[in-house]
Amino acid sequence: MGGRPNAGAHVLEVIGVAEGQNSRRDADVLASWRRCVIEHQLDPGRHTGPRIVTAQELNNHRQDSEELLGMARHGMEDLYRRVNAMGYVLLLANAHGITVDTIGDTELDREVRHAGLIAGSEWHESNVGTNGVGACLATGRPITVHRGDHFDMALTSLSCTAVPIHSAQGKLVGALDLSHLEPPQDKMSQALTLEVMKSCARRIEMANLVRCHRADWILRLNLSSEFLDVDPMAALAIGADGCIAGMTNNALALLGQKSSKALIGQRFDEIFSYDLDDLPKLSRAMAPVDGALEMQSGGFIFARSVPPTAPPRRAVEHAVPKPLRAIHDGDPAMRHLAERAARVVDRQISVILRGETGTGKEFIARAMHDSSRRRGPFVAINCAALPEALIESELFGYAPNAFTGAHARGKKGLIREANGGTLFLDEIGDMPMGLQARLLRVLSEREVLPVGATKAEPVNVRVISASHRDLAELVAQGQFRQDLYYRLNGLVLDIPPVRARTDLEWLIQNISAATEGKPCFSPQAMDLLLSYAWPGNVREIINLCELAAAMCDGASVLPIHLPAVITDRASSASLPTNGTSEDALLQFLNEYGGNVTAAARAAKIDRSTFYRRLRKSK
Ligand SMILES: Nc1ncnc2c1ncn2[C@@H]1O[C@H](COP(=O)(O)OP(=O)(O)OP(=O)(O)O)[C@@H](O)[C@H]1O
Repeated sequence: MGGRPNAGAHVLEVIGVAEGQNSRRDADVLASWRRCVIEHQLDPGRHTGPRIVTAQELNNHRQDSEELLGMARHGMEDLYRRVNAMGYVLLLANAHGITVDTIGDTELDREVRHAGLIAGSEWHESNVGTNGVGACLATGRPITVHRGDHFDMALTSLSCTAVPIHSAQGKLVGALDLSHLEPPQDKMSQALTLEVMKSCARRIEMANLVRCHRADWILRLNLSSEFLDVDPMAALAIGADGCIAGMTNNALALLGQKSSKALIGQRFDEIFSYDLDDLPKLSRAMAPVDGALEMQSGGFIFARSVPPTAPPRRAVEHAVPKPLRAIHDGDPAMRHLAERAARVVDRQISVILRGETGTGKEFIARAMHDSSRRRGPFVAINCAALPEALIESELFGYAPNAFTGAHARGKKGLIREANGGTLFLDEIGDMPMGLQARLLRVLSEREVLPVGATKAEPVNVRVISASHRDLAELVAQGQFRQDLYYRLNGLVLDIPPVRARTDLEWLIQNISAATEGKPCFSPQAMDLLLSYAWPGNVREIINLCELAAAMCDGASVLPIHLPAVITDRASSASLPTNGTSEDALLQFLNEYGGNVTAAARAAKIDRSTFYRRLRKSK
């Protein structure tokens, strides 16, 4: 069998690498070893193989991975036909590293089971150390982990080649792995396997893009014209609004784009020097010769367009402009908010944003402004922070020499500063009654009368207001003018607190990436952050990221780097576990406003179990 590495030598090599020594192994393998020792604190002498989840857990994972399974099954069967009887097992793992599907040689059943290459095996690096699926999911890159590259001694007879699978929105949804039970010693023997796997993942993503985007134009791309029709390197889906609506992952590298977030939503003509209306000219029907498309960044690429096969979608998702799409990563309440906001950005409908402090009211108001066609500035006014004596002149401006101490040339005032743009009135509930009447006049008459002036000046502003107080209640108490309330109360958008958001991890990672020092949270630290209630919302996440960057000196952020308010709550054992009563689950559900995903996360049980137990309690 060519011999496994000796356990002692293996441990010494791994420890040496973790301490910074060089090795001839591939850089991605070495980086994974370091993660396993430093971040995941795994023992390089381990000899345990992967954990196998329970049948119930596997069922839940399969249910959650329906899209991935649908995407990959056909490609897997096709691939397995090509390698059948060569001692290979094909695994499909979801983004958590759980094997949700396998195709294997039934004659090798005993060996396959022994190696743990079965449905339900868990391959996340933090669980079993360096392996094909785990390293591929950690980096998003294809990899071969050959024999002694594995971290766990129990796996060092295998060779595993894994490739990432991305959704049409560019999200890493899983990994496809081809494991050889008795590979030759030389890692080069797997080079062809790696290429075959890459092309399989490419074709899976391509088929999925076409399936998900029947109503869009598909643009197949290649660096040469020869294989454009049969095996393009990448493809884009282009929506009726002229924006990129979907992609295969290779499109990023091919078009020199950094991330799917940057590419999806970009206008076609921002990437290519080509008129969108001319897209049909690149189709096979119109041009038997493949077209070279000039890119805005310089250079050319070969492209073939394929017309939509279904009528245009009526869904608003792709009509949501990019700045509003960028405020969330799929949280249902935030997506709904973005879709509703998108409908009014270019209308004169007033908007009220409601949400706890720090939920991002001003941030969303700015995203609405950036999504609109308004070319004037975005001007934010905090009505609670302006001293009452100044608020009038600050808002409405004043005429030259209007009063003692006034500037000889007068003052424009913030409302006129916002002309042609957006006026964001934060904490509108705190505006003094006297000024409310004057603001109402601005909104009704579309003109401002500066202090001491005799003639009103026309203004064209779109008003977005925000309040953490209930304006209707203030009206009932006589503290807020009813007529102004009706004028402001066009569309009310409720921003969820971050503890109720299902995209909390994305939000934290987004903010940490924008923080100086870019703190990187270990899985344990991230678990604590995800179960914390964040009373200060996004502002508190920003502060935490700054603190974490200062505490960890560029290394991974571990639980000990986090403030006690976060670690104590999580360790206080007040959180329900699987043994928690159904009442406590209901309590969580109420606390999170009916959001099951957020409630299940807080209760530390998976969503399907949460549903199941709630159903049982009825
Ligand atoms: N989705 C987001 N991504 C990154 N940063 C965000 C996001 N939402 C809000 N922020 C940042 O969080 C901070 C607080 O946001 P913002 O001031 O908009 O909240 P707010 O609800 O208006 O707060 P307050 O109620 O105190 O006025 C700001 O620094 C803002 O830039």
